[in-house]
Formats: sequence, C-alpha cells, structure tokens
Amino acid sequence: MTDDTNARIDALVKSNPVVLFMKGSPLFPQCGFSSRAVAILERLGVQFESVDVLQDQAIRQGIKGYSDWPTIPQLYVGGEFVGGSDIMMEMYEAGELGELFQKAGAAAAPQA
Ligand SMILES: N[C@@H](CCC(=O)N[C@@H](CS)C(=O)NCC(=O)O)C(=O)O
Repeated sequence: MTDDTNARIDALVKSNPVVLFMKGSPLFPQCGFSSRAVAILERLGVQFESVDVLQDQAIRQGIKGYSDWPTIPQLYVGGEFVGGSDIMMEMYEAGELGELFQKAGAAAAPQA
C-alpha cells in the first residue's frame, strides 16, 4: 500500500465517527455481505459514511492491509476497526454493536 493510500484511509476512518467500506452504495449494495452490513447499521439507526471500494482499487486493496483483514465490508467506529459482516451480525445479536455506537456517540436506536 502506498503512503498516499494509507493516508487517505486514515483520514476517512479518523474524520468520520462511523465508516463502512463496502461494495456499492447503501442504496445499491453490490455484494450480499455489504448489503447485510448496511441492513444492520440501518436497523440500529446509525448514521454512517460509506466508501465504495469498487470505485477505487487502491482503497479496495489498501483497506485490507490497513486493518490486516482480508475482506470487504469493513466497519470502523471511532477510528477503530470493528470487523466484517459476520462480526457485525454476531455483535448485533449480542447487543454489543448498539452499545459500541452509544459509547462512540453515534446515534443508535435501542435494539428490539
Ligand atoms: N465472512 C466475510 C465475508 C466477506 C467476503 O467474503 N468478502 C469478499 C467478497 S465481497 C471479499 O471482500 N473479497 C475480496 C475482494 O473482493 O477484494 C465477512 O464477514 O464480511
């Protein structure tokens, strides 16, 4: 990964409270895993910034090195890597994702 790509990713995750690196957009996800990640965030009522890695191959590859995680989607909260869609689902079901957003100051609706 170039320093430039690393700096761009660093700026994205540090300047936005909640960032989802995904394939496609929240309205038109281009992969089932990204679609699931968006659905979880929307279910929790969280506002998030999305980055479509299909629009930027440097980010698509660079984000894997940045987090040392091999796949997309990738969720970052408060500048920290949280996980992919499997981890998001596990944390959501355990009530931990909602807690994380509340601690991070991201608006989250209580889980039903
Ligand atoms: N189990 C993963 C599934 C994600 C996954 O397998 N993503 C693939 C297909 S979208 C991927 O990122 N492949 C590498 C790439 O497309 O660059 C998760 O929890 O998110």
